[in-house]
Amino acid sequence: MNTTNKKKLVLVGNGMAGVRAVEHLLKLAPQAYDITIIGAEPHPNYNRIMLSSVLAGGASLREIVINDWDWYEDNGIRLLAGHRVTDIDSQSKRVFTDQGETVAYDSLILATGSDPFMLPLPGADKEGVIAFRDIKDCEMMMETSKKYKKAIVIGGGLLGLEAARGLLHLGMEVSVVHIHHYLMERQLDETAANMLQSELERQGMKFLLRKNSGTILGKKRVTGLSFTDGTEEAGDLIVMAVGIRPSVGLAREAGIEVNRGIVVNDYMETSVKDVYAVGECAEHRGIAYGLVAPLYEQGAVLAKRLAGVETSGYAGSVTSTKLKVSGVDVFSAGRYDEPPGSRAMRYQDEIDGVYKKIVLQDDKLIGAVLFGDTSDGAQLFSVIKSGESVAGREKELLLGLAPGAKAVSPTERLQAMPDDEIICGCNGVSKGAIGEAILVKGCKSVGEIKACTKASGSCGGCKPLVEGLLAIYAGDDAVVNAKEGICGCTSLDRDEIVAEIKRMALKSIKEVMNVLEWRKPEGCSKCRPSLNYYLGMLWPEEYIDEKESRITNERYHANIQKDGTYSVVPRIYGGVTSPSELKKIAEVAEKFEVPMVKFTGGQRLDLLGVKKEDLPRMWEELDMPSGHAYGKTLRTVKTCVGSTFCRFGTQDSIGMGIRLEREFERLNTPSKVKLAVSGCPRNCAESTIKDFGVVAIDGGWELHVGGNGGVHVRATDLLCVVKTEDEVVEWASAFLQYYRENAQWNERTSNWIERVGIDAVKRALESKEERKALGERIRKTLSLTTDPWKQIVKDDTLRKNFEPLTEPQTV
Ligand SMILES: Cc1cc2nc3c(=O)[nH]c(=O)nc-3n(C[C@H](O)[C@H](O)[C@H](O)COP(=O)(O)OP(=O)(O)OC[C@H]3O[C@@H](n4cnc5c(N)ncnc54)[C@H](O)[C@@H]3O)c2cc1C
Ligand SMILES: NC(=O)c1ccc[n+]([C@@H]2O[C@H](COP(=O)([O-])OP(=O)(O)OC[C@H]3O[C@@H](n4cnc5c(N)ncnc54)[C@H](O)[C@@H]3O)[C@@H](O)[C@H]2O)c1
Ligand code: SF4
Ligand code: FES
Repeated sequence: MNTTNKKKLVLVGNGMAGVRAVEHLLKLAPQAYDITIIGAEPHPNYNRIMLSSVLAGGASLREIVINDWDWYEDNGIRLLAGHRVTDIDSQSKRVFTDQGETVAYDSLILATGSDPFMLPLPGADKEGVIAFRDIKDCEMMMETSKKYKKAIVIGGGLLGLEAARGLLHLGMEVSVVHIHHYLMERQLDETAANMLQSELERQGMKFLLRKNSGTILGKKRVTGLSFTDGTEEAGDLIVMAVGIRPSVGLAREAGIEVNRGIVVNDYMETSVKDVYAVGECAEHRGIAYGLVAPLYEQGAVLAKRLAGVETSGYAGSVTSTKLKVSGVDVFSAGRYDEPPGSRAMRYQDEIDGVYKKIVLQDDKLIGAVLFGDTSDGAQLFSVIKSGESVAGREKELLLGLAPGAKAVSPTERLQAMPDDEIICGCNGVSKGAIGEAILVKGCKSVGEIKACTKASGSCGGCKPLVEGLLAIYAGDDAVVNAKEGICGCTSLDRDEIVAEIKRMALKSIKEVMNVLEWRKPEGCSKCRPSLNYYLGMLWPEEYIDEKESRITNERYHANIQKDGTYSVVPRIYGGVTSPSELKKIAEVAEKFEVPMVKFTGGQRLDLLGVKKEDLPRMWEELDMPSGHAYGKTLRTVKTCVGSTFCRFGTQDSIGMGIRLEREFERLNTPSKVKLAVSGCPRNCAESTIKDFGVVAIDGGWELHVGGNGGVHVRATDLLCVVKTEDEVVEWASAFLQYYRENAQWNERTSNWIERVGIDAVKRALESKEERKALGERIRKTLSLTTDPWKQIVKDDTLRKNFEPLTEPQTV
């Protein structure tokens, strides 16, 4: 039973369209619903569009998250990530997931997106045959490129070409197999497609046109592809990008009317009461869209409907596309294909590689294709959407020139645009809204405009226009000098903020935001934890840590897992335990029916799958220090057996490791910190991929810093060589405190050292005096730390945080 009187809203599909509708709803009626989002992918909501950029090296997976885990928590949304809804019972109004959850709803939104179409070729189940739809596919391509050389992409549409560009970037040879006689026939005419093909060939892509795929070759893993004309192409990876199908199985099984997509009316209502559909899975007036701009329009209408706000409904969209391949400018909008009764006008400059075509019908512009120079795209698209008469203006539209007029610069064109013209198609942001963000809300950079309006936050195609508007409204200098603040709430960077906090002795997050004129008085999930860290680092004795400003894992002192459970990792110093300690851990694991006990990469025991409400009792019974496996703090000190048992060992690596772990446990750091100690240069504890790595040598220790074994592997830089264990501690103290005082919040030592350079760090630590001062400061901070779980188990108020807030919405 639901303890509040709010209606229960369940969203199936944690993707772009559904979550955008929820974002709108939270703005219109924040208190109207208890919201549960169920998503099959084990990730928070991310920008699928940007997967192409991730593959092409333009963004990291972390950067494409739209709403992080904290967003759900901050908005009181229950998220079931990694749950696939398998059934809907629209009579009893419940949905069921493959993880055994049953969730009741009053209103249900289906936003299940699409499934990539996989050609049913013989051998399509072989290893190395994938689609390109989600993070998993993207990671698979990145992994494959490390081991294999040759990729085949089937499908020369938008997705196939973006995948092929990414694979080229990853160092693979790429052949694109296309069924049609020219590329992107769903967006381009033959002339533009041929120009595109030449450019992509120049970049290294190979094309096999008019090819019908036959059989996927290979034993367990793919080795190539044969075609129906008897030819073959070798390949170690096959990416199928031959279109998508709306994901409608769930709706069909539930008796909801389904055609190609889930059939909806102008209010996104399906044939079943209180069930809505939005996004690629929905079919509106016979069309299932496959681009975000129309899906976001649908989301805005649905949110109004759910909030009880009047809306004239969704009337369908004209779409435009832009290929996201660097070095190639291609734009297509509306009826590029010259339907009967239309006429086309073309301009081609073969020297500069520019091609433009506009399609007209009854004096109206109905379509456009641009290659080589797409700067007129936004304007043409807006004329298409307006449906206005363009009689007499055709040449101007094609060439950007009024008859007899001088050439119009992009700035002049932007200036002349009406305020209601859409600049960012992906997010539906008009010129007027961007102007307001700059002039009224004081945005000073593209990043701030993005934070304020979302413009440029998806495909990024509109970024030049946003920059152009910034220059017009705030002056050219604004673009040149525009520096990005730590987030969209401020234009100040980390160093400026820390300097101001020191100079004005600011002592709370609220005070910092007030005095430094934060744009959003409550801040955001990026600046609040940063300020909390900087204040704690600067004023260890006075500043009271603001728990609400910590990221979710640090608030609960446990790692949240993809199914919403938590993990318990007790501290085991240096990775050395005892039979009695192991027995105790085993007993607690058994008593609380912990589904999995696992050794971590840092030599600790991880009890996984723990319910939030069991955490305090488990820690009470364990009676061990927290392993801090969840925080931006010292995680583990990994050790090898060293001279205690190993015949190669020159020093006591276990003793050194335990000493370091006891010295620095509980330390707050800008990002997580991992240490390791190896007993000889064979380096069995992998010290040279740790933040601070110690390697024993004859008569001393090498100290290495800035290593990382994660996504971007980085080997350490040698900081210095010392003789004694005390010196190891002295240098570790100085290094860690210097990192605490100088790095940005959330910056690993590897990124920080890459940014500032190892020489700068060496110089800063070379004076004994300075090391001493840094050591004193770190010891002061360490003396004030306490074990979070020891506190929680003793304090009833703190324990209450772990009780379920409302009764679960399961029945
Ligand atoms: C690589 C790539 C690049 C793209 N580039 C562009 C671009 O530049 N411009 C553009 O406009 N569009 C682009 N698109 C298309 C755009 O990403 C989609 O149109 C958009 O993501 C669709 O949003 P959606 O919410 O309908 O579906 P999705 O974002 O696919 O979300 C649906 C979610 O529902 C989940 N789901 C499905 N069934 C269930 C179930 N039964 N239970 C629980 N969860 C379920 C899925 O796992 C998925 O996470 C691109 C797509 C890809 C793959
Ligand atoms: N920049 C962007 O806007 C962008 C980028 C990527 C994806 N997307 C969207 O994602 C969705 C999927 O993209 P897509 O490119 O897969 O779909 P698509 O339908 O646009 O293109 C598929 C292409 O595959 C070709 N094809 C079909 N069967 C084939 C076969 N047997 N052999 C070889 N080629 C074959 C088709 O001729 C077509 O050109 C679309 O909705 C697209 O709009 C958009
Ligand atoms: S690093 Fe050297 S001392 Fe340590 S286990 Fe390996 S070989 Fe033995
Ligand atoms: S047009 Fe895609 S982000 Fe603006």
